[in-house]
Amino acid sequence: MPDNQSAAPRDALSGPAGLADVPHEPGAAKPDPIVVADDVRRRFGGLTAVDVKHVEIQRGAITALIGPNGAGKTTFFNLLTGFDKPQSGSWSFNGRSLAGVSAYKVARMGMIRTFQLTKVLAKLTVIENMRMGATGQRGERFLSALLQTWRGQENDVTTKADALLERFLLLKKREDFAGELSGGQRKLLEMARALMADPELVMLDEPMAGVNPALKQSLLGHVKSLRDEGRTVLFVEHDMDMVRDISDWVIVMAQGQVIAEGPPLSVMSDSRVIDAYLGSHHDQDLSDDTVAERIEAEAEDEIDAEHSAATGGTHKEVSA
Ligand SMILES: Nc1ncnc2c1ncn2[C@@H]1O[C@H](COP(=O)(O)OP(=O)(O)OP(=O)(O)O)[C@@H](O)[C@H]1O
Repeated sequence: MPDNQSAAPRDALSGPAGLADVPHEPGAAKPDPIVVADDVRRRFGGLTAVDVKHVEIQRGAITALIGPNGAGKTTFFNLLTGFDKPQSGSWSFNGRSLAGVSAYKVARMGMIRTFQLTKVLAKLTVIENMRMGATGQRGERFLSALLQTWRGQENDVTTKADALLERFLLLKKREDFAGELSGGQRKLLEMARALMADPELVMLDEPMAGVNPALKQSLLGHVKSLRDEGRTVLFVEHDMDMVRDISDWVIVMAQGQVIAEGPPLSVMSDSRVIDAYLGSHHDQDLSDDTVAERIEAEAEDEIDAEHSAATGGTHKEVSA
């Protein structure tokens, strides 16, 4: 059972990240935002997947983006990083507008993302995947062509890749094909590869999905170390333990909109957030105690009310 006592200091940590005085409300202004988005709207046919009025991501902090299935989190990630285009809106990174900027250029500017389903190239070795990371996020065909010129070369890129593989405990797997790695090791490889381009902002889409418990702690440590070395982290996650353990700030989306913001503990007990999760037919982890207890209490109330209605307001023993 998660220890709420040990979780409590997380909110205190919002101080060092510069978030202590930020109001707990959607669209709250941050003291030093690295990303700012305004009126970003993405529709798929009749469905509005993203409709974000205003959001700011604090530099140097770990921000979690949570919300029920279909809330628009991945679509918003895709829009911010140039992997998709909104119908309208503006967004910037370090004060520079990113509207119309390709994913490759966004990556070169210092904003690198990973994917829900890892995009390590299965038929390349671990070290080859790492070398690819140095080029930013480009198409597979381009990367394969580039690789031909690199095979067998020892250079600065390889030295940097080896150092990262050591840090992420993957050096022993250096010559293995990425396709032979476990799900968790692939997540580690993707994170390590993202660091090859030395990004200022690392965006992780569901880093814990498909990761076994033994590797989870190691992954958590790696995410914290990104912040500790001065990077900004924005991650999408359904694992509420992870969200509570490492986030300085949490942004909640539902039906394409930002519906709540704040430190993890205050967001997880926010009635708007609980309602959003209850209102969706989710299949996600609701292991957080606060959320789980509220849901249980509401379910019990509902059962009591139904029972009361069925028995005319009194509880009766039914005899055979
Ligand atoms: N390419 C697409 N074409 C049509 N609809 C899409 C497309 N991409 C996303 N959607 C829809 O947009 C909505 C938001 O999806 P999105 O994947 O961004 O949500 P999410 O919050 O990341 O969900 P999850 O937590 O399940 O990954 C969903 O209703 C989804 O079905």
